[in-house]
Amino acid sequence: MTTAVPAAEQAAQAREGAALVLDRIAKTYRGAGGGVAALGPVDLEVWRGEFVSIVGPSGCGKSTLFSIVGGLAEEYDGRVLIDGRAVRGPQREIGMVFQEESTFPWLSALENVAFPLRVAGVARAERETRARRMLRLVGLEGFEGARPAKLSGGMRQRTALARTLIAQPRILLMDEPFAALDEQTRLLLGDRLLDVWRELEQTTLLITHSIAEAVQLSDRVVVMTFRPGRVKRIVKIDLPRPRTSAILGSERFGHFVSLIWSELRDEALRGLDAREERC
Ligand SMILES: Nc1ncnc2c1ncn2[C@@H]1O[C@H](COP(=O)(O)OP(=O)(O)OP(=O)(O)O)[C@@H](O)[C@H]1O
Repeated sequence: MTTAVPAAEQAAQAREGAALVLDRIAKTYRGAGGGVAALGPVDLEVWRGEFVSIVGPSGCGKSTLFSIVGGLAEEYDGRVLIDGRAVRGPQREIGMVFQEESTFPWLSALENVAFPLRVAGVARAERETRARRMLRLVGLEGFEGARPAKLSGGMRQRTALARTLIAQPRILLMDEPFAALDEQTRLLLGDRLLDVWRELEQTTLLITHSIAEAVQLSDRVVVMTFRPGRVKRIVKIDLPRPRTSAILGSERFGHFVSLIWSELRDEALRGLDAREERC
């Protein structure tokens, strides 16, 4: 005799099988003037090998969410689960790429990328081989010996990406990694990121302001509300893969961008009003 498993239980089991689960994540900043409910509660699953982007207006708690998932925030409600295991604090399984420049200026590109392996005590020959491979993957072959000052902003961010990926994180977490770069460079770096994602089948969670970037790259786009940031809608992007930035000209791409903007517009207006009230 077979026993039917209730649908809710099946859903819960499937959820536990996700690479990353955000379970009722919420954050209130407390200060002398009272509390600011910044985020949540947020529920989200990211499946193995999936590329998910989070877009939201300024002030919806994107950076707060990034710091919670990355284990940098100390006080928050809810749970972060990696492969079904509840975690708190920094985890080896999560590799982070930040908005800010994070290369070491005194090291070459190769030494920058090999750095995590050096810390882990990996022998020099092996770490150099692996660092060369990573630099090739992000399109920086030939720049192994260059110091960051000799590289463009986009090249430095690719070096930072390679350095994160060399540690083979189960989940790649990125906070506006291309924010400081011009639009054209961003689009081309998006293409490069997609190549890397495909090659490594890397589970990825990207936080971005850019709707076009989110649509170009993602399997699903999570649209957040203004403060406290909650999931307003999840849009499945069923554009064909492999994708490149050439897809920006397609009608379907335009459809997704306008769909997401129609969800986001009211939230962005609320954010704008809140900022003007403060001024
Ligand atoms: N240390 C803090 N104390 C009090 N409030 C804070 C603190 N940090 C953030 N906030 C508030 O929490 C909300 C979410 O902030 P957060 O920086 O996470 O948003 P964001 O979406 O990343 O914004 P942006 O896109 O502008 O960087 C904001 O309204 C902000 O004013």
